[in-house]
Amino acid sequence: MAGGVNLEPQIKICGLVNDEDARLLVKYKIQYAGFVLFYPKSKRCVSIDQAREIMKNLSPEIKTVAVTVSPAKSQIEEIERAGFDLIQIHGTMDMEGLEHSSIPILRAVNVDTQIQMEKFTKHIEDKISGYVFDGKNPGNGEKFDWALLDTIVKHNKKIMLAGGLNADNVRRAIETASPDIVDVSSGVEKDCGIGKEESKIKAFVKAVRNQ
Ligand SMILES: O=C(O)c1ccccc1N[C@@H]1O[C@H](COP(=O)(O)O)[C@@H](O)[C@H]1O
Repeated sequence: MAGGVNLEPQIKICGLVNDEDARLLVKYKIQYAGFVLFYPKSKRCVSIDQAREIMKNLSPEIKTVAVTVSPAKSQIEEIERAGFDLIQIHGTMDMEGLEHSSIPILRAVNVDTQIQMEKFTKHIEDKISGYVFDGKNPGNGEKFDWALLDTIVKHNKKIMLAGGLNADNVRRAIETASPDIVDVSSGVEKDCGIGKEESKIKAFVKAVRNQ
């Protein structure tokens, strides 16, 4: 959290693949919806057109996040044109593409044993609305040592905690790292691995909101 303890963070559910997933986000008043784009290695990858169709089921107050890995300039432009609220960038940042874009960035930091924060020009830094701290391999449900977040300077940016969160560990994660937003994908997925499971979302929300 930007300067303080946040015991009831907002929630992002990532990797939506169908209309039913989106309707569950509305039902449980989730604040952020993530769509994995341009990354065919992921089982959650959808096309921009599919994402736009799924988004029709969301309510307007839910922020949409285009989740990408090393997106090219043309992909950043496509994401902006499609009207996503934020772009989450894992891997490398195409500075030229980002220089010319106005979409706020969530910079993903895939954490192994330590957190090394990058330095950006002021122009890019100003576009970064937050950092997503995730396990080493994105979308693999891998945790990292949440206490490492104590080692970084937070500079008024949103702190999003991701990587292997689920209903059983999210409260401990919140108490350890005090994020502004908790981000989950695998931990609320159906056992078959495709689409989100209502009972897991319900339990996750209950744990986050301490209900
Ligand atoms: O979900 C994916 O397949 C994915 C692919 C490429 C980049 C990011 C991806 N997911 C992100 O991973 C974290 C947490 O996921 P999990 O809960 O550990 O499964 C989240 O930020 C997703 O946006």
